[in-house]
Amino acid sequence: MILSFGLNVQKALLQSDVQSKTDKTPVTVADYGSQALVSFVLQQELHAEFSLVAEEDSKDLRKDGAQEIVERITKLVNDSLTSDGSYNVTLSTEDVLTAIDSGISEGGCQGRHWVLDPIDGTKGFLRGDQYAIALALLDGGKVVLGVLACPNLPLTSLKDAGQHSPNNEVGCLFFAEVGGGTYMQPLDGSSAAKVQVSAVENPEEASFFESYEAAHSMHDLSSLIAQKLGVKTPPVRIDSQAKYGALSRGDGAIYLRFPHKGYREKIWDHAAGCIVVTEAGGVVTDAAGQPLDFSKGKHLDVDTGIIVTNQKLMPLLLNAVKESLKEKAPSS
Ligand SMILES: Nc1ncnc2c1ncn2[C@@H]1O[C@H](COP(=O)(O)O)[C@@H](OP(=O)(O)O)[C@H]1O
Ligand SMILES: [Mg+2]
Ligand SMILES: [Mg+2]
Ligand SMILES: [Mg+2]
Repeated sequence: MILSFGLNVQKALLQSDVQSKTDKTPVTVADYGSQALVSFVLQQELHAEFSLVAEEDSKDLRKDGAQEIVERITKLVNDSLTSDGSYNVTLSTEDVLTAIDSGISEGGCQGRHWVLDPIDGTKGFLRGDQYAIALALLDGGKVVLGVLACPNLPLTSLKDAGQHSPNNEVGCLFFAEVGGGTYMQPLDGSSAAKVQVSAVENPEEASFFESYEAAHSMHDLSSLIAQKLGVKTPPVRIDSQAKYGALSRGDGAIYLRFPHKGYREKIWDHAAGCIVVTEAGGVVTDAAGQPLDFSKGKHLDVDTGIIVTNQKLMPLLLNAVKESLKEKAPSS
């Protein structure tokens, strides 16, 4: 339901459906609608109070002049509920605003918290490119469950067919539970299969992922790291946690993310992707080789950046990162 919601909205997005947040990043009716739907489904299925650390909230939607966009979100949410048919309800605008905020919390190291990025890669979504819907569950500060829906990701490897599979079949759902491995299921409902990260040991044969947006990650730094490793192929630049999904099935062997100075990573941008990759045999650390700590609230305090690869390549990658950071550091 939530996946077809995103795809339908992506195809028919209006200019008025896109807003700018206070941090100047875009948010669309799809981000709000997806959050309302996921929250609504959690509420219906869990039959209990839950804690949700999610990217969006209803603050801007409750301001004067936002009535029109709230009505549009409500219509999209109701259209999606109707076409899915699992829940026989029609939500009011107030129900939608309440759903967007339900369970809202800062997370932390105690108890269980759901973590949601309702549309990850909003800029990719707006371009018609990759995006993901990312939901994870934290228990005692650790990610124990992750689901990553990538409606525009080809079913076949990006390695084999560029960004498009021969018959253009797209739509992948990745899911992982701690200790249970990672599975990928086509969104057409056919059966799920276990996936594994690339077993490549020679960095010359590895390809790497990074953000499409140069504003989100320093492309010059990743290029230096790749050069030091001896990586031969050019970077594969795609939006969102689809990078984690693609890496978990071995489309590429490395993901490099180095935000510009001052940016603080958020847990919803990495929680689902992190377990999807680690359960597929990969390793996710910061630039100092430390695992990501999801127990500190909504922020992830990482040293310099985030790097992902398989266990064999990690020591080489960490060395290349260390050397590159030293080289790039302004001399004192
Ligand atoms: N200046 C910045 N540096 C790094 N990441 C940023 C950023 N501004 C926004 N982001 C984050 O980058 C995410 C997208 O990552 P990617 O570049 O891999 O597609 C965004 O998620 P949303 O699209 O959910 O807001 C947002 O959280
Ligand atoms: Mg955003
Ligand atoms: Mg995001
Ligand atoms: Mg988002």
